[in-house]
Amino acid sequence: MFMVERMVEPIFKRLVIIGIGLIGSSITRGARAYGGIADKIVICDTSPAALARAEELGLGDEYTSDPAKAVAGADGVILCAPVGTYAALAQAIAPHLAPGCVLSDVGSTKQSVMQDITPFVPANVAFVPAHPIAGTEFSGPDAGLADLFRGRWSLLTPPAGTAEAAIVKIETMWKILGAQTARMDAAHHDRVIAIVSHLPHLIAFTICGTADDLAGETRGEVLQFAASGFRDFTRIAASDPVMWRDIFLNNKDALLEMFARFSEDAQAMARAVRKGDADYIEDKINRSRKIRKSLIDIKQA
Ligand SMILES: NC(=O)c1ccc[n+]([C@@H]2O[C@H](COP(=O)([O-])OP(=O)(O)OC[C@H]3O[C@@H](n4cnc5c(N)ncnc54)[C@H](O)[C@@H]3O)[C@@H](O)[C@H]2O)c1
Ligand SMILES: O=C(O)C(=O)C[C@]1(C(=O)O)C=C[C@@H](O)C=C1
Repeated sequence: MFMVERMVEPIFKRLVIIGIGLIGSSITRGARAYGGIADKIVICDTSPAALARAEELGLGDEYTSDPAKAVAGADGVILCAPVGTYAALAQAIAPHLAPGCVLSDVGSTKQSVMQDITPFVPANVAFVPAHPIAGTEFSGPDAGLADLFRGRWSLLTPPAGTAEAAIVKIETMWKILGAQTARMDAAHHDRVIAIVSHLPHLIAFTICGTADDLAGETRGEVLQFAASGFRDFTRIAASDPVMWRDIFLNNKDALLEMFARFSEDAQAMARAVRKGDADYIEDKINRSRKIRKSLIDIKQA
């Protein structure tokens, strides 16, 4: 389905992954499994435990906690740390980026990432922001999967004027990892992802908190009687707090806009329940079932 013309030479000679968690380690695992992405992979992480574990797992060829040292001589750099770290990381690596290097990221917000990184990008370096729409609730170097991105999307938001060859390198990398790519405007990305990813996480964190706030004996019952409905929310709510804190704070406007729309619709549903408006309730649930069915159909296509 995702045919990629394999290049004789890998895309990058020296590829640096900064942040070797779920996403960073999935890229390195995929790069190893499928080939054609990098001759040498350099792993950089500020957590000594993550770095040591990455080395134990053999996820790269070189390991360092110093981002400036990591990027020296690299022709590809991908930021895979939480988005709240990107401004400081960009500032730290900028003077050490080699001419012709392609700088990318995997951050879940795109306007903030571009605002944070662009001012530091040297004129002879191309910046190609990307966001793979794939993940799990797990974090860290052990959580990565070579096929995490297979059959998923990676959304690219290159600033106007970005060299086409640099964009194609990042697109080719994602295609080798099994993803489909699309280019879009960062503001559009942030609104779309706010409704399909950020708001669902906000709701999941909130519903778990609300259930947990319930008094003593009920609290026990919540856990005792939690079947798949509540459990589905807890899977999402088990995601990394630092990553999600940064996402919420860095996609504030779009998230609050989607939350306001959601609140209106939730109020309308609550009013229908109060008034006994059976048709309204049934109609909304039917619409939701159709959405679920269309997602399953897309996955199976
Ligand atoms: N988890 C997902 O479902 C998912 C999906 C798509 C994109 N993303 C994005 O990918 C990025 C990473 O997410 P993840 O799930 O892999 O997180 P993770 O928590 O699994 O890994 C993040 C890693 O970054 C390291 N790190 C933190 N600050 C650093 C710094 N200043 N310099 C170097 N390393 C640093 C941490 O030690 C950790 O090893 C985030 O920006 C997130 O928004 C996540
Ligand atoms: O599958 C999950 O557990 C995820 O939360 C993955 C998910 C999503 O919401 O779909 C989370 C954040 C990302 O930026 C992209 C994907």
